[in-house]
Amino acid sequence: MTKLRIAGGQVLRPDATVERADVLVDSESGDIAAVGDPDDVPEGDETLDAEDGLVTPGLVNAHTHVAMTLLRGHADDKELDAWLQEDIWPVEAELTPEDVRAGTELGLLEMIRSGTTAFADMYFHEEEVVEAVEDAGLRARLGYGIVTVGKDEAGARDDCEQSLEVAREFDGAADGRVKTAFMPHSLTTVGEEYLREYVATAREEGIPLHYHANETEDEVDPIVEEEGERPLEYARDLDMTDGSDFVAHGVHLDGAEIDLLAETGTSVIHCPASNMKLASGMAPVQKLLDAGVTVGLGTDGAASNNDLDVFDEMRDAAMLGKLAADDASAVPAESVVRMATEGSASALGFDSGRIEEGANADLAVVDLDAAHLTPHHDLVSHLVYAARGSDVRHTLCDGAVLMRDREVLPLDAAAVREQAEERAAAAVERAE
Ligand SMILES: N[C@@H](CCSC[C@H]1O[C@@H](n2cnc3c(=O)[nH]cnc32)[C@H](O)[C@@H]1O)C(=O)O
Ligand SMILES: [Zn+2]
Repeated sequence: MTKLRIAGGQVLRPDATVERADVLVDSESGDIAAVGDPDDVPEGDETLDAEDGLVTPGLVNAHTHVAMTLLRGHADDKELDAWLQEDIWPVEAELTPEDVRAGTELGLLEMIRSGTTAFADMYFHEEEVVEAVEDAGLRARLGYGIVTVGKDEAGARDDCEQSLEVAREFDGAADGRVKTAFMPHSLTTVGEEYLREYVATAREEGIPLHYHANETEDEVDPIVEEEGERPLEYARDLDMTDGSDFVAHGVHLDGAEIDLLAETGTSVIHCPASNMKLASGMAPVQKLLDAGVTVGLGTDGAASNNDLDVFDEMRDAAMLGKLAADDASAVPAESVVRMATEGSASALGFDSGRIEEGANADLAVVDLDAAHLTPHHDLVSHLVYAARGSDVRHTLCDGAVLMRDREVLPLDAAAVREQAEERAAAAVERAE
């Protein structure tokens, strides 16, 4: 049995305290074997240096479209509907499985280099995402995104069937690091008749759901007009608010919808950067937390962010949370760290996001030896307000080292970037 000792650093514990401790990782089971005072932690077979560092749970990006890295900077400064229809969807229509593979690998490289160890992906050609995740060593809950608007009956059914197939086929792949979900794109881009029929099937088979909800006002109003109820009430009527389900955005929510999320245990993935960039609005994050809703954090796709750095996202979540609540004490650093770790992990159904014996050994070591992280009054504050993804020294997932001293081990960074660069340029050219 190989045991890896992460030695010499400070460790962020689940109660948000920081203590001088070593962490022993069981590389075979992929779990944390011990954590505590260096004198009490058993010797390891190997050591990973965490001196001048803070060991944190690996960050969890709970809503993204990974291969959209190919569209980073392709179209900016537009609101959601026009941006999707005029700029994004035409290029996505050109993406081949090989393109999605290249964009996914680029995204995984970026995630490993910024301390992210798990994510949720909604996209297409998901078999490529599964293989990329298997090779790169990360953890993911992924699914095929369904859009039925603008499609005929056969096309719409085909999309729904594909999403079910992907969820069935890949659940448990990559030694259990891959889990799946049924993923209707949103409550307005998938027709009610399809939601009714296929959600019931997903429910029977115990498959969780992930979808965009209440992202913009333009998405809320038509549902209120047609259904006479709020989007999440409509979702509940369609059996889409189970405790295993997680929705992205939740920007425009009323009090009854917040209560509904809390009662049903449906998680919300907050995507502050995307919500600001597309001017979608400010999510009522402090209200969600106060109501007891599980809130996770996501970057959304790289084209509306424009990176996959969850450190940036934490800072944005804290800042925007205060503006939204008109209260500087709202969404404090500790809440934000919880969102990016335990909150996101719990939304995705992974036993990650906390440094404790028995939990998944999904970890990051943040280098504190930097001008912008000096002095060390409060390291939780630093994680949210001052640190960046490039401060991460080592990244581990499932007990395996994915980045050591900033060198990514499972991927050839130069080759990945070159492939992505070429394929992105060619796809945009084909679309034009
Ligand atoms: N099967 C569908 C693809 C759906 S994947 C999920 C989709 O979400 C889109 N997307 C990315 N960011 C956002 C967002 O912020 N809101 C809504 N959709 C988004 C993304 O471009 C992608 O097309 C099809 O063939 O069109
Ligand atoms: Zn999205």
